Amino acid sequence: MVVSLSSPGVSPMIMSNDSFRSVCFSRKIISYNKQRKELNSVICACMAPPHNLRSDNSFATKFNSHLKSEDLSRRVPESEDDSDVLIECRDVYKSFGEKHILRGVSFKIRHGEAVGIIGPSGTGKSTVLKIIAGLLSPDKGEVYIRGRKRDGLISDEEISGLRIGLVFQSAALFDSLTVRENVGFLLYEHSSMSEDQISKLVTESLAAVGLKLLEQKLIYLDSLIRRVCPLTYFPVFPWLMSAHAPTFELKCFLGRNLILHQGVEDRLPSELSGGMKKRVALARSIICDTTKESIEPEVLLYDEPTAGLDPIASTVVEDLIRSVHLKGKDAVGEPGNIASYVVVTHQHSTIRRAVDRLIFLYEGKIVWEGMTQEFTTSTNPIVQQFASGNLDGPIKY
Ligand SMILES: Nc1ncnc2c1ncn2[C@@H]1O[C@H](COP(=O)(O)OP(=O)(O)OP(=O)(O)O)[C@@H](O)[C@H]1O
Repeated sequence: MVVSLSSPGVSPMIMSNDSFRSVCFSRKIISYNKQRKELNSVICACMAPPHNLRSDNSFATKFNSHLKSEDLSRRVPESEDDSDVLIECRDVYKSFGEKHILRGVSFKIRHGEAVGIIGPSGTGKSTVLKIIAGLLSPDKGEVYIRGRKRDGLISDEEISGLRIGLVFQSAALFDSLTVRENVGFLLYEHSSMSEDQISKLVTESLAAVGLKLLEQKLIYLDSLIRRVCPLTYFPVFPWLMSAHAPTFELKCFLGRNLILHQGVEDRLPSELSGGMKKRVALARSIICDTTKESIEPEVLLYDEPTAGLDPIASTVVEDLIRSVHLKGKDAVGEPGNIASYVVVTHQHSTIRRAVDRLIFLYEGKIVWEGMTQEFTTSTNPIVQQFASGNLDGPIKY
C-alpha cells in the first residue's frame, strides 16, 4: 500500500533543502473543491518505501551492532528474533552544512512498540523522524524497512509493505482547505475512491479522534431547537448553556455550533483550536484507502504532538495516540492496523502517558535507552538533568 499520509503540509525548512528532491511534491488542481478554485496549487508530500523492498529479513537478523555503542549507558535487552523489526536505523549520520547533527544513531522499532525519542532541543530528534519517514536521507548509515535497505528517499511512485505516516509538530494543515479536504487529501489526490466513499472515511477518521460524534449531536440539537422554537432561539441559548452544558468544553462546542451551525468537517483550520488541529492532523494520518486489498501494518511518527497544548488538551491527544494504536478498530469499526508509533516529545506527561520505551538523544548520539518507568530513576547524569530540569549538569545551554 502506498503512502504514508503524513501531514501533507511540508514545512518551508524541509522544502528548501535540496535533499528532498526525491520526495513527491505533487502540484495538482484540486478539482474536488470547486468552491476554492483559487487554491489550484498545493503541495503534498506522499511517501512510501521503495518497490525493491522485499520481505527478506536477512539484513535485520544480521544486525546487532547498535548495542556496541560506547555511548549507550543503559542497554535494553534485545530479542534474538528480529522478525518483528519494522524499522531500523543503523549507524546513521546526518549533517547540515558544518553542523553535524546525527553521529552514529542506531535503533530498532519493533511491531507493537510505542517508542518515545527525547532529548534536549536541537539534538536531532525531528531529523531522526524525517529520516525514518524518508523525507531526509542519511549521509552515512542505513535505514531498513522490514529488513530491507531503503535506498534514497521515499517517493509516492514506490510501494512497499509498510505505511509510514508523519504527523508534523505544527499539524501542517492546508489553511484554505476544509477539515474534510485536509483529512481526505491523499485519497482525493491519489485514490480512485468516489467522493462519497472518501467522505465516509473522513467521518470515520474524525470519529476515531473524537471529533465527529460530538459535533454531530450538537448540530442535531441545533437544528432541533431552530425547528421547535425559531423565535425564541436566542433566549433558549443562554438557558441551554447553563442547564444542559455541564462542562466548559461542551459549552464552547455548543456556543460555536449554535451560532455557526456548521460541522467540523466544513470548517477551515483557522476556525479550530490548537487541540482540534492536532486531532485533525491525527485523523489525516490514520485514514487510508480501503479499496486496496492488502492491509499493511503502519507506523505513525509524531513530532511533538502535544507541544503548545494545555495539560488537559495534552492528555486528550496522548490518549488518542494510545487509542488509535491499541483499539482503532473500536473507533472506526474496522481492524486497526497501526502497528507501532514513535513520538518525539519534550513533555513529561506525554512521556509517561503515551510511550512505553524511550530513546534519549544527546549531541547526535543515543546516550540512554530504557522503559518509561526507568526514566526518572536513571543514574545517567544526562538523563537525570533532563528529567529534573536542573541547570547544573552535563547538558549546557
Ligand atoms: N533542513 C535543515 N537545514 C539546515 N539545518 C537543519 C535542517 N533541519 C534541521 N536542521 C538543524 O539541525 C538541528 C537539529 O534539528 P532538529 O529539528 O532535528 O532538532 P530537535 O532535537 O528536533 O529540536 P527541537 O527539540 O528543538 O525540536 C537544528 O540545529 C536545526 O537547525
